[in-house]
Amino acid sequence: MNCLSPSILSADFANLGEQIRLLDQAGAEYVHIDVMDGMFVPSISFAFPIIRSIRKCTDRIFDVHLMIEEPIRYIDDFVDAGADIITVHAEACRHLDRTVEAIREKGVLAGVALNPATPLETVRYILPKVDMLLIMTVNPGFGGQKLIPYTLDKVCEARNLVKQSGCKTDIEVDGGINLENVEEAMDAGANIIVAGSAVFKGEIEKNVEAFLEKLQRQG
Ligand SMILES: O=C(CO)[C@H](O)[C@H](O)COP(=O)(O)O
Repeated sequence: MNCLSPSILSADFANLGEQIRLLDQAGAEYVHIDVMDGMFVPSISFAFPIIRSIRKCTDRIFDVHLMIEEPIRYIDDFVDAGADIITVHAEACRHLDRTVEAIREKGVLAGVALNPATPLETVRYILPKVDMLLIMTVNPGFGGQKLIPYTLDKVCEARNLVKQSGCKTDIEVDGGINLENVEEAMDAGANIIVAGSAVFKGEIEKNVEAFLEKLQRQG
């Protein structure tokens, strides 16, 4: 199934609760929560208090993307704060298998993210344990960047790998996705679509509806 996961990195934090409610009312299935530590990526975003407070605004799936070094240290805290899916970067984990197991043991879904230049081969053996593979379509760290075209080739290869392996892993794309290129990303094989600026710039409800129309048409 195709789903939209709006990234709150581009939200207006003065009105965050209200904006989450608008996403919810417009039918966005997920809320994408970008956590950045200033080490794995240059930016620092937010963490537990924000997640805990927006958890009260919606029952939608909290898709928590950890752009932090050694995320295994904080899995329990993110689950307690309200995460439903926790995605860690393969590049940020010394022991990726142990980290994925730690997420699964907490009873939430496990995702693994790959930066644009990281080979898909990195996840070949762990794929059966992974609920969602996040192919970064920009270098992580900032919203509002342009999609790097070669990353869509990786999405295509990822879709083939998932098919060959017989796994049911979702494929998520994140970075520079907008209403003009979302169909190309889905054609390549993505089924969970992260969009930040393309959702939060302008009228949130209208933008979500326009994305959902495209997602459903291709679903
Ligand atoms: O996590 C990210 C960068 O680290 C994402 O790329 C970002 O949240 C999505 O924003 P946009 O749709 O504006 O590219």
